[in-house]
Amino acid sequence: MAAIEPLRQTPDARPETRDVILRVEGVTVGFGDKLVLENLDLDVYRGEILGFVGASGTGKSVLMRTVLGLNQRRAGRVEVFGQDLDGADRETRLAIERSWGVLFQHGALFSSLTVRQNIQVPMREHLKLSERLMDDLARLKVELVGLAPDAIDKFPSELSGGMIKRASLARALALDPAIVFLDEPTSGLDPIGAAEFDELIATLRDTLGLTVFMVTHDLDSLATVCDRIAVLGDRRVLVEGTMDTMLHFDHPWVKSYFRGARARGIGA
Ligand SMILES: Nc1ncnc2c1ncn2[C@@H]1O[C@H](COP(=O)(O)OP(=O)(O)OP(=O)(O)O)[C@@H](O)[C@H]1O
Repeated sequence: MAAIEPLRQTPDARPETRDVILRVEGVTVGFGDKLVLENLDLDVYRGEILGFVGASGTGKSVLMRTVLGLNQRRAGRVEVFGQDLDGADRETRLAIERSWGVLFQHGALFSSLTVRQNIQVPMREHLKLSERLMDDLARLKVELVGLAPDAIDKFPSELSGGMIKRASLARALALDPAIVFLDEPTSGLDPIGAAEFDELIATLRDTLGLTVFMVTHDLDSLATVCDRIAVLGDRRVLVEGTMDTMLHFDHPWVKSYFRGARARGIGA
Protein backbone atom coordinates (compact mmCIF):
# COMPACT_ATOMS: atom_id res chain seq x y z
CA MET A 1 0.00 0.00 0.00
CA ALA A 2 1.30 3.46 -0.82
CA ALA A 3 1.96 5.63 2.23
CA ILE A 4 -0.35 8.61 2.72
CA GLU A 5 1.93 11.34 3.95
CA PRO A 6 0.74 13.81 6.54
CA LEU A 7 0.36 17.12 4.77
CA ARG A 8 1.34 19.99 6.97
CA GLN A 9 2.49 23.17 5.35
CA THR A 10 1.31 26.61 4.39
CA PRO A 11 0.08 27.32 0.86
CA ASP A 12 2.52 28.12 -1.88
CA ALA A 13 1.30 30.72 -4.33
CA ARG A 14 3.78 29.85 -7.11
CA PRO A 15 1.86 27.78 -9.67
CA GLU A 16 4.90 25.80 -10.78
CA THR A 17 5.59 24.45 -7.29
CA ARG A 18 2.06 23.98 -6.01
CA ASP A 19 1.33 20.46 -4.91
CA VAL A 20 -1.94 18.98 -6.17
CA ILE A 21 -3.72 17.19 -3.33
CA LEU A 22 -6.95 16.53 -5.24
CA ARG A 23 -7.25 16.18 -9.01
CA VAL A 24 -10.58 15.82 -10.79
CA GLU A 25 -10.11 14.98 -14.47
CA GLY A 26 -12.78 14.76 -17.17
CA VAL A 27 -15.51 13.87 -14.68
CA THR A 28 -19.02 13.31 -16.02
CA VAL A 29 -21.95 12.61 -13.68
CA GLY A 30 -25.62 12.22 -14.57
CA PHE A 31 -28.86 10.92 -13.14
CA GLY A 32 -31.11 9.20 -15.67
CA ASP A 33 -31.11 11.33 -18.80
CA LYS A 34 -29.97 14.43 -16.90
CA LEU A 35 -26.29 15.31 -17.16
CA VAL A 36 -25.11 17.36 -14.15
CA LEU A 37 -21.33 17.48 -14.71
CA GLU A 38 -19.62 16.96 -18.03
CA ASN A 39 -15.92 16.48 -18.59
CA LEU A 40 -15.11 18.59 -15.53
CA ASP A 41 -11.49 19.30 -14.51
CA LEU A 42 -10.39 20.79 -11.20
CA ASP A 43 -7.19 20.74 -9.13
CA VAL A 44 -7.02 21.56 -5.42
CA TYR A 45 -3.62 22.52 -4.03
CA ARG A 46 -2.10 21.58 -0.71
CA GLY A 47 -2.74 24.10 2.05
CA GLU A 48 -5.22 26.27 0.16
CA ILE A 49 -8.80 27.22 0.93
CA LEU A 50 -10.71 26.74 -2.32
CA GLY A 51 -14.16 28.28 -2.58
CA PHE A 52 -16.45 26.37 -4.92
CA VAL A 53 -19.37 28.46 -6.08
CA GLY A 54 -22.15 28.33 -8.69
CA ALA A 55 -25.86 28.89 -9.14
CA SER A 56 -28.23 26.74 -7.13
CA GLY A 57 -28.64 23.27 -8.60
CA THR A 58 -25.54 23.41 -10.82
CA GLY A 59 -23.97 20.39 -9.13
CA LYS A 60 -21.61 21.65 -6.42
CA SER A 61 -22.74 19.07 -3.89
CA VAL A 62 -22.81 16.43 -6.62
CA LEU A 63 -19.13 17.08 -7.36
CA MET A 64 -18.24 16.91 -3.66
CA ARG A 65 -20.18 13.66 -3.24
CA THR A 66 -18.58 12.26 -6.40
CA VAL A 67 -15.08 12.97 -5.09
CA LEU A 68 -16.05 11.26 -1.83
CA GLY A 69 -17.25 8.23 -3.78
CA LEU A 70 -20.91 8.72 -2.84
CA ASN A 71 -22.03 9.31 -6.46
CA GLN A 72 -21.19 7.19 -9.50
CA ARG A 73 -19.15 8.75 -12.28
CA ARG A 74 -19.99 8.06 -15.92
CA ALA A 75 -16.50 9.09 -16.98
CA GLY A 76 -13.33 10.65 -15.66
CA ARG A 77 -10.99 10.06 -12.76
CA VAL A 78 -10.44 11.38 -9.25
CA GLU A 79 -6.98 11.41 -7.73
CA VAL A 80 -6.44 12.10 -4.03
CA PHE A 81 -2.90 12.44 -2.67
CA GLY A 82 -1.72 11.19 -6.09
CA GLN A 83 -3.79 7.99 -5.81
CA ASP A 84 -6.36 7.16 -8.47
CA LEU A 85 -9.45 6.25 -6.44
CA ASP A 86 -10.56 3.63 -8.97
CA GLY A 87 -7.20 1.88 -8.90
CA ALA A 88 -6.80 1.97 -5.12
CA ASP A 89 -6.93 -1.30 -3.22
CA ARG A 90 -9.15 -1.51 -0.14
CA GLU A 91 -6.41 -0.62 2.30
CA THR A 92 -5.31 2.44 0.30
CA ARG A 93 -8.90 3.53 -0.08
CA LEU A 94 -9.40 3.33 3.70
CA ALA A 95 -6.18 5.29 4.27
CA ILE A 96 -7.46 7.99 1.90
CA GLU A 97 -10.82 8.10 3.67
CA ARG A 98 -9.03 8.55 6.99
CA SER A 99 -7.22 11.55 5.50
CA TRP A 100 -10.33 13.53 4.61
CA GLY A 101 -13.01 15.04 6.80
CA VAL A 102 -16.46 16.10 5.68
CA LEU A 103 -18.92 18.69 6.95
CA PHE A 104 -22.19 18.04 5.14
CA GLN A 105 -24.78 20.74 4.55
CA HIS A 106 -26.88 21.32 7.73
CA GLY A 107 -24.25 19.61 9.89
CA ALA A 108 -25.68 16.10 9.64
CA LEU A 109 -24.89 15.17 13.24
CA PHE A 110 -26.58 12.05 14.62
CA SER A 111 -29.42 13.49 16.71
CA SER A 112 -29.47 10.61 19.20
CA LEU A 113 -25.76 11.00 20.01
CA THR A 114 -24.01 13.64 22.11
CA VAL A 115 -21.30 15.86 20.63
CA ARG A 116 -18.68 13.55 22.18
CA GLN A 117 -20.29 10.45 20.67
CA ASN A 118 -20.66 12.16 17.28
CA ILE A 119 -16.97 13.09 17.22
CA GLN A 120 -16.06 9.54 18.19
CA VAL A 121 -18.05 7.91 15.34
CA PRO A 122 -15.19 8.14 12.80
CA MET A 123 -12.69 7.10 15.49
CA ARG A 124 -14.66 3.92 16.23
CA GLU A 125 -14.99 3.23 12.51
CA HIS A 126 -11.33 3.66 11.61
CA LEU A 127 -9.18 3.38 14.73
CA LYS A 128 -8.75 1.04 17.65
CA LEU A 129 -8.35 3.35 20.66
CA SER A 130 -9.22 3.09 24.33
CA GLU A 131 -12.33 4.91 25.57
CA ARG A 132 -10.13 7.18 27.65
CA LEU A 133 -8.01 8.21 24.69
CA MET A 134 -11.10 8.80 22.54
CA ASP A 135 -12.53 11.00 25.32
CA ASP A 136 -9.29 12.99 25.47
CA LEU A 137 -9.31 13.39 21.68
CA ALA A 138 -12.98 14.46 21.64
CA ARG A 139 -12.21 17.13 24.29
CA LEU A 140 -9.29 18.35 22.20
CA LYS A 141 -11.45 18.64 19.05
CA VAL A 142 -14.16 20.51 20.96
CA GLU A 143 -11.57 22.99 22.17
CA LEU A 144 -10.02 23.26 18.70
CA VAL A 145 -13.31 24.42 17.15
CA GLY A 146 -13.98 26.93 19.94
CA LEU A 147 -16.85 25.18 21.71
CA ALA A 148 -17.21 25.45 25.49
CA PRO A 149 -16.08 22.26 27.29
CA ASP A 150 -19.60 21.53 28.58
CA ALA A 151 -20.93 21.32 24.98
CA ILE A 152 -19.34 17.89 24.73
CA ASP A 153 -22.19 16.13 26.53
CA LYS A 154 -24.99 18.00 24.81
CA PHE A 155 -27.25 16.58 22.11
CA PRO A 156 -27.57 18.42 18.77
CA SER A 157 -31.08 19.61 19.73
CA GLU A 158 -29.52 21.50 22.66
CA LEU A 159 -27.10 23.44 20.42
CA SER A 160 -27.49 26.67 18.44
CA GLY A 161 -26.96 26.65 14.65
CA GLY A 162 -23.43 28.00 15.04
CA MET A 163 -22.58 25.39 17.70
CA ILE A 164 -23.89 22.62 15.43
CA LYS A 165 -21.55 23.81 12.66
CA ARG A 166 -18.64 23.78 15.09
CA ALA A 167 -19.54 20.35 16.46
CA SER A 168 -19.81 19.04 12.89
CA LEU A 169 -16.41 20.53 12.13
CA ALA A 170 -15.01 18.85 15.25
CA ARG A 171 -16.31 15.54 13.91
CA ALA A 172 -14.80 16.28 10.48
CA LEU A 173 -11.45 16.82 12.25
CA ALA A 174 -11.74 13.63 14.32
CA LEU A 175 -9.09 11.72 12.39
CA ASP A 176 -6.69 14.66 11.86
CA PRO A 177 -7.47 14.89 8.13
CA ALA A 178 -5.22 16.55 5.57
CA ILE A 179 -8.20 17.89 3.61
CA VAL A 180 -11.69 18.86 4.70
CA PHE A 181 -14.76 19.19 2.48
CA LEU A 182 -17.23 21.75 3.74
CA ASP A 183 -20.68 22.02 2.14
CA GLU A 184 -22.02 25.54 2.74
CA PRO A 185 -20.54 25.83 6.24
CA THR A 186 -21.84 29.35 6.91
CA SER A 187 -25.38 28.90 5.57
CA GLY A 188 -27.96 29.67 8.24
CA LEU A 189 -25.52 31.64 10.40
CA ASP A 190 -25.93 35.35 11.05
CA PRO A 191 -23.16 37.56 9.53
CA ILE A 192 -21.20 37.69 12.80
CA GLY A 193 -21.44 33.93 13.33
CA ALA A 194 -20.46 33.37 9.70
CA ALA A 195 -17.43 35.67 9.99
CA GLU A 196 -16.33 33.87 13.19
CA PHE A 197 -16.67 30.51 11.46
CA ASP A 198 -14.61 31.76 8.50
CA GLU A 199 -11.95 32.95 10.92
CA LEU A 200 -11.90 29.52 12.54
CA ILE A 201 -11.41 27.84 9.15
CA ALA A 202 -8.53 30.20 8.34
CA THR A 203 -6.93 29.57 11.74
CA LEU A 204 -7.19 25.80 11.33
CA ARG A 205 -5.64 26.02 7.88
CA ASP A 206 -2.80 28.15 9.24
CA THR A 207 -2.14 26.06 12.35
CA LEU A 208 -2.87 22.54 11.10
CA GLY A 209 -1.89 23.07 7.46
CA LEU A 210 -5.32 21.87 6.37
CA THR A 211 -6.46 21.97 2.77
CA VAL A 212 -10.06 23.16 2.53
CA PHE A 213 -12.58 22.52 -0.26
CA MET A 214 -15.52 24.74 0.58
CA VAL A 215 -18.82 24.80 -1.30
CA THR A 216 -20.33 28.18 -0.53
CA HIS A 217 -22.77 30.87 -1.62
CA ASP A 218 -21.28 33.28 0.88
CA LEU A 219 -19.58 36.20 -0.90
CA ASP A 220 -17.95 37.33 2.34
CA SER A 221 -16.33 33.90 2.79
CA LEU A 222 -15.13 33.97 -0.81
CA ALA A 223 -13.67 37.43 -0.36
CA THR A 224 -12.10 37.00 3.06
CA VAL A 225 -10.85 33.43 3.55
CA CYS A 226 -10.65 31.76 0.15
CA ASP A 227 -7.26 31.75 -1.56
CA ARG A 228 -8.83 30.68 -4.82
CA ILE A 229 -12.31 30.42 -6.24
CA ALA A 230 -13.71 27.98 -8.80
CA VAL A 231 -17.05 28.68 -10.46
CA LEU A 232 -19.30 25.85 -11.61
CA GLY A 233 -21.59 26.53 -14.56
CA ASP A 234 -22.64 24.84 -17.79
CA ARG A 235 -21.70 21.48 -16.15
CA ARG A 236 -18.00 22.39 -15.80
CA VAL A 237 -15.61 24.78 -14.08
CA LEU A 238 -16.19 28.04 -15.94
CA VAL A 239 -13.31 29.93 -14.35
CA GLU A 240 -10.90 29.54 -11.44
CA GLY A 241 -8.62 32.06 -9.82
CA THR A 242 -8.53 34.89 -7.34
CA MET A 243 -11.35 37.32 -6.55
CA ASP A 244 -9.69 39.70 -8.98
CA THR A 245 -10.01 37.10 -11.75
CA MET A 246 -13.72 36.73 -10.89
CA LEU A 247 -14.28 40.48 -11.03
CA HIS A 248 -12.86 40.64 -14.55
CA PHE A 249 -14.36 37.47 -16.01
CA ASP A 250 -16.85 38.02 -18.79
CA HIS A 251 -19.74 35.59 -18.20
CA PRO A 252 -23.31 36.65 -17.38
CA TRP A 253 -23.67 34.61 -14.15
CA VAL A 254 -20.14 35.36 -12.93
CA LYS A 255 -20.67 39.07 -13.61
CA SER A 256 -24.01 39.28 -11.86
CA TYR A 257 -22.81 37.22 -8.89
CA PHE A 258 -19.49 38.94 -8.25
CA ARG A 259 -20.40 42.40 -9.48
CA GLY A 260 -24.10 42.51 -8.66
CA ALA A 261 -25.89 44.45 -5.93
CA ARG A 262 -25.03 41.94 -3.19
CA ALA A 263 -21.37 42.11 -4.09
CA ARG A 264 -20.92 45.75 -3.09
CA GLY A 265 -17.99 46.05 -0.74
CA ILE A 266 -15.83 43.27 -2.16
CA GLY A 267 -14.17 45.53 -4.67
CA ALA A 268 -16.73 45.44 -7.47
N1 LIG B 1 -29.11 11.38 -6.21
C1 LIG B 1 -29.63 12.18 -7.14
N2 LIG B 1 -30.55 11.73 -8.02
C2 LIG B 1 -31.07 12.52 -8.97
N3 LIG B 1 -30.74 13.83 -9.14
C3 LIG B 1 -29.83 14.34 -8.29
C4 LIG B 1 -29.24 13.55 -7.26
N4 LIG B 1 -28.38 14.34 -6.57
C5 LIG B 1 -28.43 15.57 -7.15
N5 LIG B 1 -29.30 15.56 -8.18
C6 LIG B 1 -29.59 16.70 -9.05
O1 LIG B 1 -28.37 17.25 -9.50
C7 LIG B 1 -28.48 18.67 -9.62
C8 LIG B 1 -27.38 19.35 -8.85
O2 LIG B 1 -27.62 19.19 -7.46
P1 LIG B 1 -26.65 19.76 -6.32
O3 LIG B 1 -27.28 19.44 -5.01
O4 LIG B 1 -25.27 19.27 -6.55
O5 LIG B 1 -26.70 21.31 -6.61
P2 LIG B 1 -25.92 22.47 -5.85
O6 LIG B 1 -25.13 23.21 -6.88
O7 LIG B 1 -25.14 21.91 -4.71
O8 LIG B 1 -27.16 23.33 -5.38
P3 LIG B 1 -27.39 24.26 -4.06
O9 LIG B 1 -26.47 25.42 -4.22
O10 LIG B 1 -28.81 24.66 -4.18
O11 LIG B 1 -27.09 23.41 -2.85
C9 LIG B 1 -29.88 19.04 -9.13
O12 LIG B 1 -30.72 19.20 -10.25
C10 LIG B 1 -30.30 17.83 -8.31
O13 LIG B 1 -31.69 17.68 -8.32
